[in-house]
Amino acid sequence: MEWMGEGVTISLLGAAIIIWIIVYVQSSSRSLRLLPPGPRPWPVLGNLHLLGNLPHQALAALAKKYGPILFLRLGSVHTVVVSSPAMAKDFLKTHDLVFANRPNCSLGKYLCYDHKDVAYCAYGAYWRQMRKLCTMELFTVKRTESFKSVREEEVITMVRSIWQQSEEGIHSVDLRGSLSLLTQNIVCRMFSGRTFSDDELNGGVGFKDMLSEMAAVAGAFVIGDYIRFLEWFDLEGIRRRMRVVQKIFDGFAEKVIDEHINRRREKSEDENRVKDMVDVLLDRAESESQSMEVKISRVHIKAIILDILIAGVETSSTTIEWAMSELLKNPHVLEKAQQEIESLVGRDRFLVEKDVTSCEYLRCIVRETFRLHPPVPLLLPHESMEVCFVDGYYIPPKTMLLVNVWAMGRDENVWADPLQFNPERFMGKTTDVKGQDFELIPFGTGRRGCPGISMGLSIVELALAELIHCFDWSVECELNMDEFFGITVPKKFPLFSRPSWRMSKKYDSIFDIKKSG
Ligand code: HEM
Repeated sequence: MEWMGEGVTISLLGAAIIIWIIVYVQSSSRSLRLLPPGPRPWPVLGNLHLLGNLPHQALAALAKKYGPILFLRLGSVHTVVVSSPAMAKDFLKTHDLVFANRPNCSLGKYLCYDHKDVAYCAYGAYWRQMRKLCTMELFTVKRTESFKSVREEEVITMVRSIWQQSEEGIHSVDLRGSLSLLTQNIVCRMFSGRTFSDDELNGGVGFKDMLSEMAAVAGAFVIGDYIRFLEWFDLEGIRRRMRVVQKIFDGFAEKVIDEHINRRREKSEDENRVKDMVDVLLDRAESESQSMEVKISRVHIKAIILDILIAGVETSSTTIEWAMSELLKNPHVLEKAQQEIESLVGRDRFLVEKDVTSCEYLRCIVRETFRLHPPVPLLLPHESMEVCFVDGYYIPPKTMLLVNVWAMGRDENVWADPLQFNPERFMGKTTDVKGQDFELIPFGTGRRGCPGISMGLSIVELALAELIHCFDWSVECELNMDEFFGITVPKKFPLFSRPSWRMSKKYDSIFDIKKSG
């Protein structure tokens, strides 16, 4: 009897397991049937071969075929791509929390101190704390305002350098070079109070080279992030390059922190000096009442500096370069913007930031540039933390989310004449870029949206306004507007253009006025 009882138990258990397997297989195949539409994946590669060199464009073409929500397998990574404002709202507002994670990636691991930064760190208590530090202390409106004179000075330095490089209007200048230097200098002064020359780093690598290499590895496609068994082979050599540049960056960041600590120890502070971001972070690290779970240490400060450099430099310069290119292609827009500025400030003084807030047309130009040329066209990848149903579709956990803001900006269902550069479309409209209006979200939105919006916008608006206020611009040949996909999407070829001075005072005298004033 006892033996029979055991047999019954085993049979019941077996039946239960079989039923469970049937239910599981049925429900998962039902779930799979509910996945969003998308092309059939190849073995191992999945749909990777469809991305090409310009993934945002390839994904926009796929969205035309499959619709605004698209399911792909990139290697082994389940990926959902959304390409309409309504879908973006569903994912980034309604289901914001589920998609607030970032996927694990080589960049976060090898460059960003094993995901200790803000941008590439997983969602959780650590990210919340670091993010709070950014939004409540580092990138507040007050802090942004405190760096106003830094931006104004650096923009004037750029104007001067452009005029000198062109030998007073004789030659074209490499605007990309000037803009990169401008945003580098502004960002460096914001976090460390000073700029850096090329001979300051150890190991024979210049500061500019370090930044270029950081941007190059950050924007590179890493096959091992998608086909996991290839991770260890480091086929493209990217992991090795990340480690090398990480070491150089680490030495640089250590030096910045040491400089600040020494200055504090020696009490050699100028009392009127505006606090930079490293000061703020050190204050926080030293404060007895650190109520935070994670005590701020050197590694956290270094990871934040890294984020600021990666996230803050190229995004702004790329946007200004695109805006200038569109103005050169659309001279009537350039002229109208110049007239607007001139009617406000005349031609005998430089602009200050306060002036720019009254330049409505100029700000429409910036919005129109973000619409056609968002510098981060797929935002940063998000990742789902649990099963989720969006618009009736099943989205498995650990699905990567890409939001194609580039495609959204060119969607004829949303914008009239979408390929036309027409800033007038924004005149009198309240549409802004800060994440309320889902048709225009170049900074993302929601929990993972960009915390540096005010800083980014104030750099872009002031620099663009001053470039067209001080100079007329001409190009010798047809402008090429092709794109290059990296950490941002700049023009494939740098913009060269010839400036001519348009202020009423001569160049020399206007700088003399500045020096004495
Ligand atoms: C034109 C300028 C800028 C643009 C277009 C831009 C755009 C973006 C975008 C698209 C994201 C990802 C949003 C998402 O995944 O949903 C992002 C994240 C971020 N940005 Fe910006 N950004 C700009 C300037 C800046 C500046 C100046 C800073 C700092 C000084 C900054 C710091 C960050 C950080 C820390 C994150 C990560 C946020 C997180 O994951 O929690 N950005 N930015």
